[in-house]
Amino acid sequence: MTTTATTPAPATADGTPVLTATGVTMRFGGLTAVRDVDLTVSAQEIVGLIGPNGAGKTTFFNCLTGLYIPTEGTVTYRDAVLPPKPHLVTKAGVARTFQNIRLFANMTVLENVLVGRHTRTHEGLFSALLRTPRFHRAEAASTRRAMELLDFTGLAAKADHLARNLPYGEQRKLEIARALASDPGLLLLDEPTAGMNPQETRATEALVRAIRAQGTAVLVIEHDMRFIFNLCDRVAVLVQGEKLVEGTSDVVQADERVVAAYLGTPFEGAPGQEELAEVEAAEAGAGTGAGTSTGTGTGTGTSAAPGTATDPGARTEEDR
Ligand SMILES: Nc1ncnc2c1ncn2[C@@H]1O[C@H](COP(=O)(O)OP(=O)(O)OP(=O)(O)O)[C@@H](O)[C@H]1O
Repeated sequence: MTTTATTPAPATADGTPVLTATGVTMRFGGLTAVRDVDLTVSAQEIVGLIGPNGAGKTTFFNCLTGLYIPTEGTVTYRDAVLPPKPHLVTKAGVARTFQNIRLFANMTVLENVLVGRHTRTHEGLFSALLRTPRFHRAEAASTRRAMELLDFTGLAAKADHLARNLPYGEQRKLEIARALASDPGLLLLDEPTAGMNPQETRATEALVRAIRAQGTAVLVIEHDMRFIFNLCDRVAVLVQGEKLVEGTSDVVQADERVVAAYLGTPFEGAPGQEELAEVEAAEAGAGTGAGTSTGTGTGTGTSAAPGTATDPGARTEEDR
């Protein structure tokens, strides 16, 4: 089966939370990259996480997947607190891809997926060294599952190619196949369409729907607004580390604070506004000739604003 060509009937989210992040805060020294963020993802739901460059999206992902230990807050998956170690988070059922592709470049496409399978295999070193029948059976089962996933992602014909020889868009798909190899209940995708052409982007949209149809919930960071608003059941917007808005695509697109945040124009209650006002007041009071600060601090203006730049070509290219 190649899912990139067809879109299966969508499964509907059943409302049971799989991921619950509560009050997640991440500080790096004096910088608060994520501040008191709550987010839930329900079974078979596709949730988008958007925000201007530097809003804290990847940092939040890192807090969910054990790469960072949040300064404050808790993250649970199916009611169990996630351990602060990435491989244990994967084992618990949460898999992810990275903004900067992290494949084993000199291994084959199939081998890359087999590596992703290791959290689900139980063969010990002894069994592997002696090449016992049990080991061979487990190895054959892993290879079968890996080939199924390559078929699912449209990469089966390239199973024996070296990962580094794949075109960029297919490397991104391979990252997804490898993440799926751990049989996750929740998949986190960090900019899955970065560097893709519009056709590849549409195929990725179909692939994410197919992943959901197979029972996996998805939380996705993406700068391509058309992708996000077409795909997601719910979208949360981070600005300066804080969750500004959360709702359906229609609600988020219609919210003028979101557009303002992307464009860097001031709006009432914008995260960082109070701090900025305090700094400006202090500078004015000190007679330093304040007035040099003209921005809102709410965005860099380099990301596509929702509703204004839906062309996938308008996304940032930093990840290429
Ligand atoms: N390890 C770190 N140490 C210090 N500061 C960090 C670290 N990681 C991220 N930051 C800072 O935290 C803020 C949020 O960064 P983050 O990469 O999470 O944003 P983002 O929303 O994912 O941005 P982009 O869309 O550009 O990928 C930025 O100011 C960044 O410089």
